[in-house]
Amino acid sequence: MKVALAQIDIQLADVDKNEQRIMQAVAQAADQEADVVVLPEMWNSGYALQRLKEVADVGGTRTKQLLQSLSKEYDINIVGGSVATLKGQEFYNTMYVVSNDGQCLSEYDKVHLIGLMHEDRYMTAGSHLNTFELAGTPSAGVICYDIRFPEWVRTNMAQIPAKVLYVVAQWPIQRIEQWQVMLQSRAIENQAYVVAVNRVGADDDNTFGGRSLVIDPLGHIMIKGSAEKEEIYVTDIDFAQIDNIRGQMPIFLDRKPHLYR
Ligand SMILES: NC(=O)CCC(=O)C(=O)O
Repeated sequence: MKVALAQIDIQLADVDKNEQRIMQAVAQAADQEADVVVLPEMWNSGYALQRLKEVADVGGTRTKQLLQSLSKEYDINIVGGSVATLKGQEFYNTMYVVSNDGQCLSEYDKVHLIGLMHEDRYMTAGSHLNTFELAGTPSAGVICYDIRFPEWVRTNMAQIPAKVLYVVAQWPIQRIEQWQVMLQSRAIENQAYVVAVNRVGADDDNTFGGRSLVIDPLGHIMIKGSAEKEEIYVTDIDFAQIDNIRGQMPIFLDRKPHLYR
């Protein structure tokens, strides 16, 4: 499976401009014959938390329509990063996953909202798992701060069990070493590929650190993006390695979830 990571910049609260950038990124990924393209967190608006009323996508309708039409036009599966949405009276940080025939396979609201970036003051946390079969592969997806909760990642991964963990982020540069170490750990402990996309660029509060990653199930780094540059990174993933590793050390069978609290 060929995956493309869209490490791009995001313009604060400029939904139209961000949509144009996403359209370009998906076209670039398709040009490189990717099966799956992964977008960053909150790509429609950035962390424009005080302007959510203006920028949030009502019911996610606009985003779903865009991703569904792009997936069909380019015959590509899309892990749609996340966007700010308004559902009922509440704002959410929502990931949509769309298959290459335009079906919306999953809708996930970020569960762990980061107080350090005031997200918890403005948005409502989700409470559902995020697992799906994408390009014939059992997969799971989480959003940024969610990776600090290995129990949440494991709960998702164990459900299928998933062979790929997709992570979408707006992760500041000053904690970028932690990003890499935690993602390597999530790959090793779940014996799965991690495909993680972080944005580059800055807003008024943070500079974001790029370093998008593809990590194999033994924790080796296959792709490591630049810290600053926009780029579409593409690599091939071979799932035979997972079957070998899980065959030798069947951690999903050896778990004792009844003892874990
Ligand atoms: N957007 C985020 O959730 C940022 C997470 C982060 O910076 C951290 O966990 O550190």
